[in-house]
Amino acid sequence: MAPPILASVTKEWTLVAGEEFRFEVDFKNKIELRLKNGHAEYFGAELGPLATYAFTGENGAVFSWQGCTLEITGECQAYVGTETPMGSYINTHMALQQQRVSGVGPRVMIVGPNDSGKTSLARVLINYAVRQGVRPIFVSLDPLNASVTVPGTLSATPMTKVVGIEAGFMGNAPMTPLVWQFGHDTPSDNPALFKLLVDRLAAAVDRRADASGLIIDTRGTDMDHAIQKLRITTLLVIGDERMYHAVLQKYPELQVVKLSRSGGTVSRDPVFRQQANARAIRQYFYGTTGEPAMSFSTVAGFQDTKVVMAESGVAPSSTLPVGEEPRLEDTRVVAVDNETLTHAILAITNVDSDKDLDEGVLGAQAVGFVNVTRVDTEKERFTMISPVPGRLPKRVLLYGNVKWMETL
Ligand SMILES: Nc1ncnc2c1ncn2[C@@H]1O[C@H](COP(=O)(O)OP(=O)(O)OP(=O)(O)O)[C@@H](O)[C@H]1O
Repeated sequence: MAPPILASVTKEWTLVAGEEFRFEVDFKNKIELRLKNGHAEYFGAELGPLATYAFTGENGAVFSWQGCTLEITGECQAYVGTETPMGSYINTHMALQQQRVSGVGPRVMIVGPNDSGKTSLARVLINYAVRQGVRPIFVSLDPLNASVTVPGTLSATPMTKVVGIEAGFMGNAPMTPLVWQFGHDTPSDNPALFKLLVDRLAAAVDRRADASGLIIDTRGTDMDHAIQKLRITTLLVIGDERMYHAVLQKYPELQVVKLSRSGGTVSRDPVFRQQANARAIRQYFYGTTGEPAMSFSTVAGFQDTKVVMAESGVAPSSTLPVGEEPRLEDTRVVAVDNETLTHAILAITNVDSDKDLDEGVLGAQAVGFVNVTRVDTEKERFTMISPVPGRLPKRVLLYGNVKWMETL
């Protein structure tokens, strides 16, 4: 049953120690939240005593270790959760912190079913770490959901400050994420390419990781290759006992921890996810309310740019013989028809010549993204927006299946 709807009024909520205020506000509404007294946190980030936080299109929870009073204005579904897994989450953080102090950078991967709270747990663990002066690298192996940048990507971000309460991971400038364009929703859409990108990401992370370690958010469960390449030390299995036992058996050498799913987690439908991704893309090009940014329109001729994509040359993995996996050798780089580019989000790569195409472009890091706003086939040119002014720095652009229109 859905939680009760609050009318658009100002209302106070009092939490005793260990409780959390849970809300669901859709994309049509907005709530404003203020801490009136006591202490409280939003997925591990402390609420300031004088600040007002605005949320729209968000399911969230304000948790208090000591008790507090909140003031909420606006329409949302809301209730107070009296049972939360925050005790086990902070114990997990403390165990990781001990490893950091002893010089072992814990490499933590979070797995579990859809909507089980993986990203939220990553956020809590990162925020507790940052608040203790630690700088873990946040790795997102979840291309379906935009976190630090546009959707359809894998990324690694050294976290030098807490995840923003209102803007989430997107509001973390000037932290610069390392990003790779995958161009699909789930690893199984192109397993060979996913593996290649994980290899590249793992190599890049190895050059930067220290005793702060890694916190890795994933899409689902099939992460065997990533577990090996990212040299995972700890697997957190959230909200699925069966998966926990399977993982325990499969990886006896790893520390495997079972965590409960919060009763507050919300199953998001595809429309909600789409709206959240559209907002993240908008934030990529125009910044957040707190940190607005500018984008610039630029025109490029068809002959000055080369837009390519990875095409898996073999049948989908579901039709391959049992035990056989698609191979990277069967993945080809193909040019994308200019007509299909309208509204596409394209990754700018650091590959700038044709001869690099086959070897280099598939695993190339994205140095930024552009959005194609218009394709003029008569004049043979594209119009695009880019957060960086001037001509495109490189000429090979990588296509993904993500599209965005500014008016959406
Ligand atoms: N304690 C909570 N109270 C209210 N909402 C919550 C709570 N924890 C998480 N949520 C919300 O529940 C939804 C699912 O959580 P989250 O995104 O962390 O899950 P996930 O496992 O990473 O999802 P997926 O991998 O399927 O994208 C999100 O909208 C999140 O903001």
